[in-house]
Amino acid sequence: MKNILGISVLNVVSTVPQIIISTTVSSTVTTANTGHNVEDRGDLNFDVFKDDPRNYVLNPKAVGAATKKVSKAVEQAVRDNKLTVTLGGDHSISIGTIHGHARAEPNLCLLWIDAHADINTPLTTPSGNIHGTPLSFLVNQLKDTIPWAALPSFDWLQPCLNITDIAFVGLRDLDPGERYILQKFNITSFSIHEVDRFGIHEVIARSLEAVNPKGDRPIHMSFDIDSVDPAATGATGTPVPGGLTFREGMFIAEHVYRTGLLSALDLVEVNPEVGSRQDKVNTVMTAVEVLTACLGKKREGNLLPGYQLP
Ligand SMILES: N/C(=N\O)NCCC[NH3+]
Ligand SMILES: [Mn+2]
Ligand SMILES: [Mn+2]
Ligand SMILES: [Mn+2]
Repeated sequence: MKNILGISVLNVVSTVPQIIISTTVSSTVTTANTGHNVEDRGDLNFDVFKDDPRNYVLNPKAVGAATKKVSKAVEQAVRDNKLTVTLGGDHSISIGTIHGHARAEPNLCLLWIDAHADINTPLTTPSGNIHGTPLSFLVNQLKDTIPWAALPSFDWLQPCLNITDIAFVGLRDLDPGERYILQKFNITSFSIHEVDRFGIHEVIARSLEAVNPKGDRPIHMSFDIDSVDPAATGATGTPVPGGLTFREGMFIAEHVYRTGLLSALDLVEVNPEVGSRQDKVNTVMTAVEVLTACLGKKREGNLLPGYQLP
């Protein structure tokens, strides 16, 4: 397992710092005695400004510049052989994290844990919010759906994923254009219906079987906190009822850690600006627990580093 690196990223759309989690994560991971040395590479600061009126998507200049910065930071961290954790901020940052990770690890596979597919194209997105479209910028088969000439702030970006590299878990709120894309390309996806039908272990096992059958590919896990039910994650921008239970979210994290192949992790859509005080406490707690489980903290308890039992 790689060492751990913490990069905390400011939310691109708002200026709400996510420092609260990165500091908590660093101290929690260390105190959880998971034997990792956590390096916090600090916040990436962005110019957040209103772009020209809507041009296919909202704020393309600000988001294009920010995700370029994220890509460079993640690429460097992965090249430094660190398990790279990026704290969002909304899911648009994954344009940068996945691009940067793929530059260093072209053979990566992707687990997208989310209530949403985030694979609208600039032509199908109802809102124009880029956090509902990141995957369309990254997938080779959707390359021609992006009006690249109209989006010069993304001229640095090359699609780096094949649709067969992706597995979705937790889906329960898709736009028609996204449903069309998932069906047309037969992309591996397990909605909450399949989680209820097969159980979370079977779902995450089938997801890994689909994208990493030989168990030889680095894993990028992009964990949108709204994949977990709003009862535990009320401080997020687009909550959707009937989500993963806290325990199912933790199971995914523990299971992926045990592959030993986790190479980069995003945790996104935690927004301390929305929800009640209790929502904020619950959401950050859920984020920290999921993150530390991804990094080796076990609900069954951890041995102190260096202890080996027969
Ligand atoms: N949390 C969100 N994506 O994962 N928000 C955007 C959804 C738009 N369909
Ligand atoms: Mn998302
Ligand atoms: Mn979401
Ligand atoms: Mn958002």
